[in-house]
Amino acid sequence: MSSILRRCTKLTHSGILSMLPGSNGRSCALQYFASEKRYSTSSKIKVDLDSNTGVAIMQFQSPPVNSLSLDFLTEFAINIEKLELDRSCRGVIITSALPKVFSAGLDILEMYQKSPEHYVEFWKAVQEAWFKLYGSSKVTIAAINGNSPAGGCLLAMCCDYRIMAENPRYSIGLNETQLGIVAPFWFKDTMQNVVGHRETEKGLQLGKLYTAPEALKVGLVDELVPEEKVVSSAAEAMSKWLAIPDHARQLSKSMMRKPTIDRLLAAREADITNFVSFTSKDSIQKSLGMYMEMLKKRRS
Ligand SMILES: CCCCC/C=C\CCCC/C=C/C(=O)SCCNC(=O)CCNC(=O)[C@H](O)C(C)(C)COP(=O)(O)OP(=O)(O)OC[C@H]1O[C@@H](n2cnc3c(N)ncnc32)[C@H](O)[C@@H]1OP(=O)(O)O
Repeated sequence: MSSILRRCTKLTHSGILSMLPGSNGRSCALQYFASEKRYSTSSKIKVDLDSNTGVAIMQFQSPPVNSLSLDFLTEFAINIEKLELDRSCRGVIITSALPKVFSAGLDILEMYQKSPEHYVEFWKAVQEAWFKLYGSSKVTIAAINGNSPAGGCLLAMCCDYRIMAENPRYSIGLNETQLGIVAPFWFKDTMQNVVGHRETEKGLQLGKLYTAPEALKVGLVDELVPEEKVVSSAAEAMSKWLAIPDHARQLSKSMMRKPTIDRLLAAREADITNFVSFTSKDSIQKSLGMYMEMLKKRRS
């Protein structure tokens, strides 16, 4: 991994990168990885695995805002699973290829005016993505290079380490209550495991979107770096995590996360039933419809 950084630094200093269109530290890291094995090319997510370092970089590329649709979540779970089974992969960096947004969270259209059967399928995909990422034995690092509300925040919180662009206009948090909906218990558990009980209680009730500096202050993210350095800093952090023997780190991770995972495993079906009955309520549909309208108005 340090070879990646040395190479990025060399290129930046030599000015070669500045000759490339849209070049910056972020694209340097991406270009380096891109020169390695293209692991998977699906429409919404790109994965490159560097066979020398064992580090995969997963880029979300689903315009306009990387919302977590059924298709996106399915692709995501498949990719994480594939990497999990690949013994040559030791770590995964998750980031966005789109400007200004890491992920806008669950795709609201998947929860709006659809059939109960659709809600079941969608929620299973949300659960599956969480199981795969939260339960991954690999080192996972979120390189958060844009806004990351709700489900986007959940994905980042599932990772072992979070690095966010220090842009104060970017925010992250579980803002569900602002939409008139409620984050399920395992979203809450995941947040509580990151920032503790008190901050989760405040954050969840208020549907708080933390600015990048606020997120650092409460421990929702671990580092803030200039936007162009988010991916190279993630690569640097990764090298530290990979210096620990895998078996010892993996057992420690599993020991910390197993109770949280077991809790959803035991309540998987009930959680789906809750989601479907909650989402199907007229009042919830009305709230979601109003929220989508608000997003559109804000745009115009
Ligand atoms: C008690 C039992 C409980 C059981 C469980 C019950 C309930 C279910 C809980 C479900 C948990 C939900 C989790 C979620 O993740 S909900 C999603 C929350 N997400 C948001 O609130 C983010 C909304 N979006 C934004 O704030 C912004 O879009 C942005 C991410 C900051 C990006 O801003 P900007 O670059 O200015 O883009 P635009 O706002 O202009 O958006 C571009 C188009 O994308 C559409 N959009 C945005 N977000 C979403 C989304 N999450 N899903 C679907 N579509 C989205 C937006 O409307 C624009 O569309 P247009 O081009 O057609 O106008």
